[in-house]
Amino acid sequence: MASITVLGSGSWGTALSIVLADNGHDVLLWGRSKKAADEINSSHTNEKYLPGITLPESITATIDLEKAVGHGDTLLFVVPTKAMRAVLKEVNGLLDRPVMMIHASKGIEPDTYLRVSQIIEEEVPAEKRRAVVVLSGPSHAEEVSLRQPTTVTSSSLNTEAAEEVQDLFMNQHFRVYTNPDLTGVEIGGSLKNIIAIGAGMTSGLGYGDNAKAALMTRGLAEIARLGMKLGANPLTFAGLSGLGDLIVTCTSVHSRNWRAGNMIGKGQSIDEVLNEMGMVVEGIRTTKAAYQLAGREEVDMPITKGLYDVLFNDKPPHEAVEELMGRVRKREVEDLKLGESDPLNDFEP
Ligand SMILES: NC(=O)C1=CN([C@@H]2O[C@H](COP(=O)(O)OP(=O)(O)OC[C@H]3O[C@@H](n4cnc5c(N)ncnc54)[C@H](O)[C@@H]3O)[C@@H](O)[C@H]2O)C=CC1
Ligand SMILES: O=C(CO)COP(=O)(O)O
Repeated sequence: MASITVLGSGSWGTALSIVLADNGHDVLLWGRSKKAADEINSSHTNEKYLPGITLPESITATIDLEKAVGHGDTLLFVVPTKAMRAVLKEVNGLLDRPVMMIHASKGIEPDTYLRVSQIIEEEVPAEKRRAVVVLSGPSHAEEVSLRQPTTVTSSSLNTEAAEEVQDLFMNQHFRVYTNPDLTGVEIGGSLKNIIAIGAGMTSGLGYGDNAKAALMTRGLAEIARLGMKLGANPLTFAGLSGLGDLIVTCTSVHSRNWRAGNMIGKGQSIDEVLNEMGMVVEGIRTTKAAYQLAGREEVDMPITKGLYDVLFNDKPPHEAVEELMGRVRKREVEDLKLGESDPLNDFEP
């Protein structure tokens, strides 16, 4: 059994700690809040983020980062993407040996356009990381903590490391697949949050299932278009970290991104929405990053652009929908192709 430190004691870090503890691993959960750590250690609950859930007693919590980094040979990062770089810098300062680095966060960093695995590689030198692995897929913390059936993907450029992580997490309720397409897995998991905000927004505007299906389908097309330009395997976008996560985030009552979009569609400002949610809504920052990245890569992403205008340029949501619907006519499948390349055969992990 492994000794694993989980960095980030919000809903997802806590839920993944339950999976790891159920599998017999020695889990230490690090977070910034002393109150939350005390509650986890004494009552075995994390009421703010997973109300009503009793955690396995073997999970212990700390706010001492030095102790957390010294605990095990595997570090699982689950802080919001906005906090990732700062946490990594601190961890790197305390790390004196190579460890397995896993992350389960979803987002792209604005201005640098980096995926989380790339931020890890920038902040932690190669001699201190055995491998970098991402865990991603359709998985709301609320359901994982109830041990409801869930499937996710473990992805790394290092196949053995992806399989090692698969074995760490896999159990009767939590099924893990592997996929060598790190770029595709991270792009799919991050950009679906943009589309989920859009799906929530259309519901907030009073539109029905036709609009939601349109957004999900054409949203996946533009995610795949950008992903392929960055070297991803197009088939990844039909998998758990692509279509699977898009479905769960655009249709679940648990989705923070969907709920945020719904409130914006009903006329609330972004600041009001974020105050009311009290939880991370990754899709907002990722909309900015994806909009910038699409510009750099010269990839057409009309839904992302429409949402960028709503979120950052005060465009009324109904005007963004009217603009999307009023664009010039298109062919549906051809615009997924990229010039002379053959997306189904050109992928190399
Ligand atoms: N909640 C879910 O079901 C899932 C979440 N994720 C991803 O996991 C990541 C974390 O999300 P959640 O746990 O849901 O967020 P959350 O909103 O439930 O909790 C965020 C946690 O991060 C902490 N935090 C915020 N800033 C920090 C900083 N600067 N340093 C250290 N800790 C900080 C907060 O105190 C809190 O404990 C996100 O990227 C999210 O997209 C991925 C899959 C499922
Ligand atoms: O990534 C998620 C589910 O797989 C979580 O989505 P939300 O952040 O929208 O709740």
